[in-house]
Amino acid sequence: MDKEQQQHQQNTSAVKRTLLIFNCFLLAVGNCGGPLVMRLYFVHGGNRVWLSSFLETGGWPIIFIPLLISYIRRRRLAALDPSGSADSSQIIFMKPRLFLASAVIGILTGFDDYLYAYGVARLPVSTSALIIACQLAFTAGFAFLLVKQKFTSYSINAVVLLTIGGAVLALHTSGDRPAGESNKDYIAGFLMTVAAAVVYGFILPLVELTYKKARQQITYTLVLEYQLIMSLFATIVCVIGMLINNDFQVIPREAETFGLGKFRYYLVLVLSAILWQGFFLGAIGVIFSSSSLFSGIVIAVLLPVTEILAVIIFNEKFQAEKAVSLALNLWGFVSYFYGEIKNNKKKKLELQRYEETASTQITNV
Ligand SMILES: Nc1ncnc2[nH]cnc12
Repeated sequence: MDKEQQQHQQNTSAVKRTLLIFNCFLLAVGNCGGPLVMRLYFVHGGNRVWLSSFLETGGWPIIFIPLLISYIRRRRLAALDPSGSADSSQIIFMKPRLFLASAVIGILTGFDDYLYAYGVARLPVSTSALIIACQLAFTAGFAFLLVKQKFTSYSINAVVLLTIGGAVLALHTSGDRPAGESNKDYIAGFLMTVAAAVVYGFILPLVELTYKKARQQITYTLVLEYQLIMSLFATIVCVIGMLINNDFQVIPREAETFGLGKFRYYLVLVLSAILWQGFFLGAIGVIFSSSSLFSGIVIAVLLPVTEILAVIIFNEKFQAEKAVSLALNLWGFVSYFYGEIKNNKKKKLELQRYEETASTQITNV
């Protein structure tokens, strides 16, 4: 490898690392803020589940902002270097194959949104967060089946610790049923959240698979287009649900009687839509920069943070289990990272050795 190639490779991996950090940040903000704001809506008098599902993906028009910035940047680069890549002034990169994949995944996401919102409507945030922790086990299983994810002892350790970290929280949920809620409703909420964890645990590796089978180069602009199409189709599913349930007629009435007032009702809806865009874009962005398994790990690691925020915002109790869960999650995360760093070092060493052998062979010839 010559110096120029080496420099190019270093630049590419620096960009990927920056994008990974940025998407982890988006995922963190969405994963912690999304459930809390959604619960805020239900706690203060909101009760439309399809509306809440809609808010999970309905904020897709904001994706036009980074897409526009990316387009302007490309145009500017093209103007500076007219002989550069022909792609620069292209508006849409997505080809029909990837469009179809993102549309299908979007429809699946729309139903998953409903399952998830149904759970948040009936369970305390702490309970739904702990159920979602088992999502990682499904993500790992489906990643193994769909994208042949390789596991090391460190990543297996991380999956086990993070899943147990979630399960530990289950020890304190018996007294968690909100006042006035029937046992039947509570169980329905529980089962719907488990179903959401299975479906989203399947969606993450499925996105990774579609990136791999896209037959076109995946760039971050393409990830943004993917997010836009996926959210658009999920929103269509939710709008149909809202129309069937007359949610649109109920919104103004609900706003009038909302516990925090009319202005804050609409603020909660808008904030919810923005935060959830962060969650979904962060999730598929992390898959782009790393893998669906890592995306699942970031989601699981952040669950105790959501728990702690729920303690602060909704005055839910901070039980010892939450601290234990947090410690287990951090341990799992450190284990995963340690394994990754070790693995990368090993790969670099192998590449170096390979290059040295290749160059000695050339010299000998
Ligand atoms: N629709 C959803 N939103 C957020 N987290 C989820 N986990 C599983 N489904 C989810």
